[in-house]
Amino acid sequence: MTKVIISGGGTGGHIYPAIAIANALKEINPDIEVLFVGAEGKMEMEKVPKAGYPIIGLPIAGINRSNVLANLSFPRKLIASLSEARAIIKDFKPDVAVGVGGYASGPLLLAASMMGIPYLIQEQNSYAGVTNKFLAKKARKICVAYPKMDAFFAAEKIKMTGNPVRKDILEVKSKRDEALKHFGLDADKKTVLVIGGSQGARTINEAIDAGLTNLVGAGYQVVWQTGKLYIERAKTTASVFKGQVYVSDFIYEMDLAYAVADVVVSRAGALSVSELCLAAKPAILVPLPTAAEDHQTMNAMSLVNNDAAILVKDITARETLVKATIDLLQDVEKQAILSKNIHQLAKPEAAKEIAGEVLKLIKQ
Ligand SMILES: CC(=O)N[C@H]1[C@@H](OP(=O)(O)OP(=O)(O)OC[C@H]2O[C@@H](n3ccc(=O)[nH]c3=O)[C@H](O)[C@@H]2O)O[C@H](CO)[C@@H](O)[C@@H]1O
Repeated sequence: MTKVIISGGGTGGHIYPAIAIANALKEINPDIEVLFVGAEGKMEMEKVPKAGYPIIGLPIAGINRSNVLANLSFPRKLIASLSEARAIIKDFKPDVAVGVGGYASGPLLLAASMMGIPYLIQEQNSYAGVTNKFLAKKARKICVAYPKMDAFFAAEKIKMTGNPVRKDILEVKSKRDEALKHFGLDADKKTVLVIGGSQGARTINEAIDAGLTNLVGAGYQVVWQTGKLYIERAKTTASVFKGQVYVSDFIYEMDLAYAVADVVVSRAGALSVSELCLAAKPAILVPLPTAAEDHQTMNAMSLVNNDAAILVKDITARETLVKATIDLLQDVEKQAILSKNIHQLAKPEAAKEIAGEVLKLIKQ
């Protein structure tokens, strides 16, 4: 029986591509056994079991760049994680491993390499972080979603697949009625979906909070995902708009959220961008300015340069975001252009292609 370990996580942008790869593997062969390895206390420990897969957590943490003292325990955690990763591999006996980025992929893939297990890396962004650059040296294959990744990785290992996206997001057109019912919304009104990435986005939350009366007053309804930190405030603001604003810290049914949306306001995390392409949604992107090497702006610009999305900078979002949203909601022609152009950038076969590459490594 074929056995695959998938490692990594930290945020939704790493976890959901990992789940999409696992699902694609299972679709090729339901007998393939998949084990996830994540980091203790991180988001994957909750989200992966919800998607139906077993996960083991390593005691690993990241390097804290703002507080040097917080890193004193890092070497101990790394050594403990490495030894645990070796034990997991010895016990599970995978034929191949996959790394999707995030803390756990470091020790797991390092152990895999020491134990002669071939591995593949999936890089979601247009910029490669330190860990993936290091792990790339021993990787057999690196699946990417952006051009010019040979700036970080050996060209002969790179395969351009796009980011793997959960299958239920591939088919959102037919789900509008189900989605309206799910979110308790009105079929006769246009809807804006506000998503701040897997953790929520402070600037977007503050802009929506201040402009909610204008949005609802203009006749629109809102699905607003806030992240954990803003949920209580958002609930208070939304409480006067019963039946017109749906608020949640995290949305599990993202397919329904995209299905109900006429316009989307979002951060520009790599997976959000890939999903918007597949769902063909007119979008206003507000890149997180502190993302490494400003990669969310690069992600967003890859769409904006193709007239496939609108960019609102984080620094001006509090003043301009709600107005830009209402303008787009009113401009049906612009919505159609954005929707057509963003859909052309979609890569619906990514998960399947990556799963194929994973299985090829076993045969080699
Ligand atoms: C702060 C941070 O580190 N951000 C990074 C993180 O973003 P982040 O984790 O926010 O990732 P993305 O925008 O790439 O993806 C978010 C994922 O979570 C899902 N989702 C989100 C909200 C929700 O309520 N429900 C839900 O299921 C989305 O559908 C998507 O699959 O990983 C991305 C991919 O490596 C990077 O580009 C981002 O810069």
